[in-house]
Amino acid sequence: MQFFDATTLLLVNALFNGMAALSWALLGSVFRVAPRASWLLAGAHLARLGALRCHECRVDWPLHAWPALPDLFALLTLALMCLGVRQLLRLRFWWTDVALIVGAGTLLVLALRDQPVLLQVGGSAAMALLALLTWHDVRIGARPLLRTSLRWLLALPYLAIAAALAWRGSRPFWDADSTSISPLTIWLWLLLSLASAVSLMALVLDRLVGRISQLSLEDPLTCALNRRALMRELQRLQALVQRGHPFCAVLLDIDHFKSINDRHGHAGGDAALVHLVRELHQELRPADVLGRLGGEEFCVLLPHTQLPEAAGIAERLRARLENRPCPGTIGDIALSASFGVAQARPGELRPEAVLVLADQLLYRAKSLGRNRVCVEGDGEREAPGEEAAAGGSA
Ligand SMILES: Nc1nc2c(ncn2[C@@H]2O[C@H](COP(=O)(O)OP(=O)(O)OP(=O)(O)O)[C@@H](O)[C@H]2O)c(=O)[nH]1
Repeated sequence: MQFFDATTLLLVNALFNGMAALSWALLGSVFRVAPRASWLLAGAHLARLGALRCHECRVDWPLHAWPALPDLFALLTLALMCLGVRQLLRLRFWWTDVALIVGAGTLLVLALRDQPVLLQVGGSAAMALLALLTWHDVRIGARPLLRTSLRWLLALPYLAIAAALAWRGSRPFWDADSTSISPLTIWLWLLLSLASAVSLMALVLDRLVGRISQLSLEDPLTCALNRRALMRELQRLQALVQRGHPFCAVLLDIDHFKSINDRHGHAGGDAALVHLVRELHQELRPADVLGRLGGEEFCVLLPHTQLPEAAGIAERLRARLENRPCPGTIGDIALSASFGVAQARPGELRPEAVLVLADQLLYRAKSLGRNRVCVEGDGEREAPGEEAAAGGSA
């Protein structure tokens, strides 16, 4: 049974690729979704149109190179698709490996243009390599949160394209009529194009979902974790305390922040908050968690940390803030903060109990003169007087 003749199928294929190119172009230019990736993928579908057109009108091409043109367009299609996927997945934008394969493939295809059988073998090999690269990129680049099985599923169409190209390249060895294109073959390519388009759309959706969930957990000004995300981390760490992994909470509040706003304006205050988060991150370990509780109050969660060590870290943070003023438009903005440090207890049912304790210690640090660290059970730590930072401005 035969569904449609080859010409009709080529037309359907061309229509599909034209629509796909238009969709990616709209996505990139109007909706600004992954614009660079979208343009590369729109280019890939346009190049595919070129490859199809060449099959259709071989007799019309006056160029000497016409036998090689379908393969050259197909090479371009796969190269643009590979680069588009890399861009979409925000992988390090390597293009040298793709350029090398395309360069070598182009030379091979042009050199073999008068030998259809060898042309088919060489062109297919270069294209299969590009499809394999894309398969590899999707597998390693898709969001780590995605289940492994889902990542494999999204990468599968590229493996299937590589397999189909290997089949095409091997045909001359076992099929006397290897250069002919049957409707079945065109069906196969149409299905593979559809499968890769679905996979690409799923990757775009995944990228959007990833961005939205990141925004829902992030403080928009400082990019530190927001209160909700911080509470989630707190719960996770409290669960680990029961299994013998201690953690400490450090609460800090900028001193006299109101006067920073008064003197440097709201924009100056905002810049000071961003500066504080940047400075704290420089001092913290990758596993430490920094979040903004609200206003000028922040919290650091220190996993696998006992109280004396946490007190030392808080003191380092305090000194760093004091010694590194924030550059402002009307002069440096001197910053200091008061700290409360407490350790989570095993068996505590309310994860926020450690925050309540740290908050009391922070309040104590404020009442003792600010710009100092107060540690649970230990009284406050020595710190320079607040005069250096009082007024918040140099
Ligand atoms: N620029 C800016 N200011 C903020 C933001 N959130 C809260 N504030 C301001 O921070 C100030 C906090 O002032 P207070 O609570 O009196 O605390 P303080 O002046 O730091 O005094 P102490 O904490 O007692 O040292 C208020 O004026 C708020 O308007 C913000 O996101 N940006």
